[in-house]
Amino acid sequence: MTANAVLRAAGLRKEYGRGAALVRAVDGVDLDVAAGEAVAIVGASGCGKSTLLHLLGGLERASGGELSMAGERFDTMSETRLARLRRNAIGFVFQGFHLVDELTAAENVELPALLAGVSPRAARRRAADLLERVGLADRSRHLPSALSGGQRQRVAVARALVNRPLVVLADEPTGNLDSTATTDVLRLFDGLRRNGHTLVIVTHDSRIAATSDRLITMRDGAFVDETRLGGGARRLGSLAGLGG
Ligand SMILES: Nc1ncnc2c1ncn2[C@@H]1O[C@H](COP(=O)(O)OP(=O)(O)OP(=O)(O)O)[C@@H](O)[C@H]1O
Repeated sequence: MTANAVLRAAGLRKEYGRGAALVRAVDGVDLDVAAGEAVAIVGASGCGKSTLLHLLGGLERASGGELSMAGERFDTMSETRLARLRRNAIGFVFQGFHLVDELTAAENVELPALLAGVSPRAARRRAADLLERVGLADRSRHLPSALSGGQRQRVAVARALVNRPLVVLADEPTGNLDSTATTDVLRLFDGLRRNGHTLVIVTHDSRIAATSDRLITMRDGAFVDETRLGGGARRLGSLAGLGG
């Protein structure tokens, strides 16, 4: 048990289907994520990574086990409260970016802040700061279609941070990117880690270990291996000292 756990799962399960078609997508996961910790979860396709992340982010309800964020249990939480938690306390980054095509980079970043009740002026300021932080100050008026894949993902990371979430959850954040863009996005996550953000990143790309304090391997819905990296990026020279 971690005293200052932001996220805590115990015996967490998610099943789909029934009878012969039953799939145990997440099968008894125990996980404590401490404030400021970066956890990477790796595993082969279909091992349950996305399902686990959806449970941790309150996008899907668990079939069993316990899950809480900052001490608040998900299973007894109303849909309204869960929706507010998703909006205010969790930042999501997806493989496919999920940006709004009709909005500029800055507007995409501002949107979740506006939805959370932040004033337009403050939302604009936060978006400008974040786009600068991800190295895209000069692209803030561009539509997503005018940005590269790596730039789109950096906008998505800025958007995930705009409501100052307790935790950022990323699902295959480099899955759609070429190797240069992957390196850029990994640097960005490493910078977030070193700035004390709490991160859970699922991927089948073990290079994500470079952005992590702890690497967990998942197989058939369960955790099968766990390695403490003690600041992965400091061990992997190519990413050290980058991002911020
Ligand atoms: N909505 C669903 N209905 C039925 N089965 C599902 C559903 N979502 C996921 N599954 C099954 O649950 C298992 C875990 O899927 P999940 O998408 O979590 O794996 P993953 O590790 O994220 O895979 P990938 O790396 O390919 O994205 C798979 O066997 C999948 O077919």
